[in-house]
This record gives sequence, structure tokens and C-alpha cells, in this order.
Amino acid sequence: MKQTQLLDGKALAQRLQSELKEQIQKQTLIGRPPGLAVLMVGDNPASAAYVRNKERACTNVGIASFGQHFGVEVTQSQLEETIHRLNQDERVDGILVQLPLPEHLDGVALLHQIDPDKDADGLHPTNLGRLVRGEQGLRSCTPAGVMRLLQEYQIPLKGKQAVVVGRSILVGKPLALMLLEADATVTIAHSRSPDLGSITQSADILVGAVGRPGLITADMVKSGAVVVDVGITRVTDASGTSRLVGDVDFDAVQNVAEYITPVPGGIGPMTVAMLLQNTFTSYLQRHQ
Ligand SMILES: Nc1nc2c(c(=O)[nH]1)N[C@@H](CN(C=O)c1ccc(C(=O)N[C@@H](CCC(=O)O)C(=O)O)cc1)CN2
Repeated sequence: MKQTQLLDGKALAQRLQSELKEQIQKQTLIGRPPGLAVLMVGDNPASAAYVRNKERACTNVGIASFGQHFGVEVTQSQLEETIHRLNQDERVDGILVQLPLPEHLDGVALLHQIDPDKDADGLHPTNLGRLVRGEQGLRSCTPAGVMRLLQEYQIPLKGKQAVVVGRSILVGKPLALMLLEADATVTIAHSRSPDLGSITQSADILVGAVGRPGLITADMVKSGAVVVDVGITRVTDASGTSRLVGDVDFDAVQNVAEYITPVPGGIGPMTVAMLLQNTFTSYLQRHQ
């Protein structure tokens, strides 16, 4: 059987970060580094790890961090005031609210408060509207990471059948629009689509973005397909050992797919690379 090729998001993300570091070092005219504020609420261990990861990546490339970590008791209006202050702060080019938030907070309302030109996550309605219209704007990080990885491996998209399994505003919906923009024929399916396997079987490009481990099995994948796994779930086995798994049954699907992303080391690192890129884009645009 033909060997599948790994789409190595970790390696590409590292290279993109090195390139970004050089670009930032060359930008001496503005007189300050780009700045990113990551707002985190509560003590969800996975979120705390992702935020640390983002701040470490910022340090590595030369982006200043203005992040704030709030206790779970913080109110909606305290967070909104913080966002308003960061919108006015000239040192800050990107603002994001780490998700998920505790139940008592309205994440969408917070997102609406972020200046769209500082929306490093690309999730503000203005930026999503720009995506729908095919206009320039800050693009959502995970879908942008998927597109950049496919581009790196020169995966043809024009005229191809793409199936995105997952309809979240964070990944599924914006990714479907980006694939459409690249001239793919796009289907959005989800965990409640009847006979999901017959839909995914038609895919030249198949994306799993539901967050349900093992949802996509080998019999659901067309031979020679490109399989992108956006799901990242931590599972613990009977012996108490924990590991990260995706939506795709990697061991079986790698025998069918031509290309496949691993978890970890696939789309996760690309999300962070695109966040840094968005912050730098916003920095340059705000000084033009
Ligand atoms: N405001 C946002 N919140 C969340 C987003 C987002 O894009 N914006 N996405 C996810 C979490 N996330 C970024 O925030 C994220 C998840 C995973 C990774 C990553 O690099 N994963 C590694 C494994 C890391 C590990 O060992 O735990 C990998 O897949 O190789 C980066 C970012 C939800 N919230």
C-alpha cells in the first residue's frame, strides 16, 4: 500500500515563526514591537497551557505580551472595560479572549467589543463578514492555518470536493468559506448529518473539526484523499495515561489517505503561527 504523507504543521509553524521573527526585527521604523493581549478567565488547565504557549511564541518572535488572567469571579463589564482600554492602547495590535469562557460570561458580546482591526483571532463579525464577501481582513487562525498548510504541500483545491465535518464559528464555517474562496466545491457536514460516511466518502479534501475522538474512520475516507484533523481532545486510558487525539482514527486512516495531519503536531501549532501573523499584519496596517 502507498505510504501516506504527513502534513507536518509543527515543522511549518516553526519555520513561519522564524521568518516572522526576522520580519519583526527589520521593522524598526515604528519604534516599538507588535503587541498582543490574550485575556484568560478562570483556571481551565488546557486553556492555561494554550495561553502560556501563545505567550511563549510571542516572546520567541519579538511580540510584546499584554495578556491578563482573571479569576472566575470577574464580571462581564470588567472584561468589557478591559477590552475598551486595550482598544485604545497604542502598544497593543491584537486582542483575543481565550475560549471557552465560564458559563456566566457572554463570549459573543465580548467579541463585539474588540476593535475589528485588533481582532487577532479573526472572529469579530466585521472580519467574518469580510471573509464572506471575499474582502481583505484578519482571518480566523485555525482555518487560516489549515489553508496555509495545504498551500505549503501544494494540495490542489480548485474544482476539488471538500467536506468539512463541523460547523463551529471558530473552525467549520470560516474554513468552508476559505475553501470556497479557493474554488473547492464545499460541503459542510456535522455530527448530526445522517449517513455521514457517504458524505465524507465523496471528499478529495476531508476535514474533521468536531472534537469527537475517532469520529472519522477508515471506511469513511476515499482512497487518496487529503485528511485534515482539527479536533484535539485529551483522553485518558485505563492505566491513567493521557494523550491527545484527533477526530480521525489516524492509525487506520493513514492506510487510505494520501496526506494526513497528525495530532499533536498538525493544525494546533499552525493556529498559533497564524495568530502571530495576524498580530503582525494588524501592527503593519495600523501604521500605514
Ligand atoms: N480565542 C480562542 N480560543 C480557542 C482557540 C482559538 O483559536 N482562539 N482554539 C482552541 C485552543 N487553541 C488556541 O487557543 C489551541 C489549541 C491547541 C494548540 C496546539 O498547538 N496543540 C498542540 C498540542 C499541545 C499540547 O501538547 O497540549 C498540537 O496540536 O500539536 C494550539 C492552540 C480553543 N480555544
